Amino acid sequence: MTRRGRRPLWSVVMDAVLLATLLAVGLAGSVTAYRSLASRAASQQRELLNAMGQSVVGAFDLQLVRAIEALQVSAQMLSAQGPPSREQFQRHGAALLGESSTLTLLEWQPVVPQAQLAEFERRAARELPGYRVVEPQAGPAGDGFIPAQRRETHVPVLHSWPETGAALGVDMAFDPRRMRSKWLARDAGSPVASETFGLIRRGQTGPAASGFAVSAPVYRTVRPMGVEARRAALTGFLAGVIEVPELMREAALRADANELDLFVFDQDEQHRLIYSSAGSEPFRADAHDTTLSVDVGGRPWQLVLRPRAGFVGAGADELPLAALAAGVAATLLVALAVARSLAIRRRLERTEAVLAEDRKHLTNVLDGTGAGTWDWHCDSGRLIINERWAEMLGRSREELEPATGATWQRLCHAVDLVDANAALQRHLQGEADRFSAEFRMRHADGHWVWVQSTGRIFERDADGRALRLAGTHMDISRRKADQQRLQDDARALEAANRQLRDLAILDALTGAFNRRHFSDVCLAALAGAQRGQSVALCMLDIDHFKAYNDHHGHQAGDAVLQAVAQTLKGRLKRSTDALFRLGGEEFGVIFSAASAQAAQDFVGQLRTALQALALPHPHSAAGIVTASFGLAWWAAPTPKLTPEAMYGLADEALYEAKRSGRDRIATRCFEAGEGEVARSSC
Ligand SMILES: Nc1nc2c(ncn2[C@@H]2O[C@H](COP(=O)(O)OP(=O)(O)OP(=O)(O)O)[C@@H](O)[C@H]2O)c(=O)[nH]1
Repeated sequence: MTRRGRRPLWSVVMDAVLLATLLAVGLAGSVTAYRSLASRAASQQRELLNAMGQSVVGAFDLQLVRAIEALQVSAQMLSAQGPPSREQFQRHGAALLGESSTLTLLEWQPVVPQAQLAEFERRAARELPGYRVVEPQAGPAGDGFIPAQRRETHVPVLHSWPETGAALGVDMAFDPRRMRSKWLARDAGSPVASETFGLIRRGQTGPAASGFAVSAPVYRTVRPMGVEARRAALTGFLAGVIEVPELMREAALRADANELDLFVFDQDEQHRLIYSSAGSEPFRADAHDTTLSVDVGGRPWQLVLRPRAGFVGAGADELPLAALAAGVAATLLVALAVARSLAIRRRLERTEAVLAEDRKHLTNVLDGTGAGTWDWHCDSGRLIINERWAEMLGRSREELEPATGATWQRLCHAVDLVDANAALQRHLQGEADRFSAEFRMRHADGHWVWVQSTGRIFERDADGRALRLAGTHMDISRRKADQQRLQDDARALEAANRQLRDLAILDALTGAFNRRHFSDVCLAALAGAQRGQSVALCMLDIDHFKAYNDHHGHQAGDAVLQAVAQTLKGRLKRSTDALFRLGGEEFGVIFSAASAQAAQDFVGQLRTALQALALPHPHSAAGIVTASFGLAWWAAPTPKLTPEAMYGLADEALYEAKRSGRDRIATRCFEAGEGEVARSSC
């Protein structure tokens, strides 16, 4: 058995391909959108960070440039005026630091050859008692100062503003790293920043502040040209100290306001971290970092800005993710909807296939049964019929279109239409489960076709009223003909049986009951007598009938017998009265009579009727056919009476009538006696 409504393999594969394509396109689109948005968001974030970076750089760059310019101008001024006195320097320093918030300390660091060191110290001590050129003590102690070691050139701090905490006397030459920027400045003729280092404060406690110095060269002449000339003319350095935290204060505030952490690196010092707004946390590179390069007094610094969680653009990468999630969700939803619609389509296809198979099966069944179909729309009266419906009547469907209920009524036999309509009404009114009727319909040839129509309501309106009925027509003409034939045969059989029965109990010549049936009727009469009905038996025999036969012939004798029987039968009154031909020319009449007199009167009437026939009989005393009558009458009840006794007693009375001269009535009347039939004459 094949599975009904099974889908072909190619259809299943096509559906799977469609779903897979949909998913692939949807997911690829979502990923592309995500990438595009993510790239845009990243670029926007970068741009934003760059703009903020510029703002952060701007916060210190301008101050730095101004401070350096101020140093340059001051250095040129000193170059023109010669080395400053302590008082001059302090005045100048106070003015310069008053204008610049960036510079925290200003120092005059003259260049002192070894040979002039002692003289230099002596002169300096005049202004600042106890002044000595020193250098920080190396080693674990690290916080003490010792006299400067012998070196070719010393660069001690002679003046400082402010003096508090200044490294007065400290020979900067002790540290070649510090000197590198100074020698560069000397050769360049312009200020150069040093690398950062712990600021030296004499007498200070606690960790040294991180800072750097911008050293501006001071010459004996203003603007010596060329490196050699500058080296020869160098008298010292005007060094402005800048504390990194102080320099970065405004920048850090701006970064913080924008939820950014700021890290500053000196790139010349193996990328050393010189400032961090994030405290003492060690720096680790992050994908979101934005880096800016800044020139700080000739030194390349690198500023790294790192967005914190609250950064204005921090949520930028959430949008692409949300778009990706929405795209994937939308793709899955669409795929789900498509899968669902494909499943519904598959179910529909299966149902249609099953319906088509059922329809085919139904058509085969209808073809096999030869049934016509009809579908009646009650409101419009429209009747939809199939080809077979029309074909049954020797017509085509086109010929009958448009068919209506009236088409059916017109073709239906007027007599059968009444019953058919009644059956239809019974079904419409709910008295019958279905409509079923048999009726004749007019064939195109003119003859009638017997049709059996069955159907039922299959569509109703909201009130339960029938809207459509449908059913079938079957040609039952052959069955009807067979039924008719059977009915005819049954009737013929019944007639034959009746004839046979008549033959069995009737006398063929006269039509009276025969002798065989006499006993049965006697028994019935006796049963009636036992219920209280008195019974009488009259036997009669035609007088001198032999002579009649002899004279008129046997055939004429038969005619007399028939005439006598006819006359006697005509006189019988009740259905229980019966005439018998008991033999030859002898007849018997069983009848009921309430009294002996009534019985005698009745028999007298029979005799009179025979005489009235006046059949000529030349050998009869009366000249006409006569008969002798023997009547026996029994008063009810008659418990002991038998058919034989009845016959014997009537026969006895007949014998008496013959013997006493014929053409007369002899009677025996019996009243019921104790235990036996009493005999009497009347
Ligand atoms: N035509 C005709 N004659 C019959 C039939 N049956 C009996 N008979 C005749 O009836 C006659 C009876 O004669 P009988 O018995 O001698 O009596 P009867 O001549 O009538 O004389 P009674 O009875 O003494 O008056 C016979 O001749 C029979 O042949 C019959 O069916 N048809």
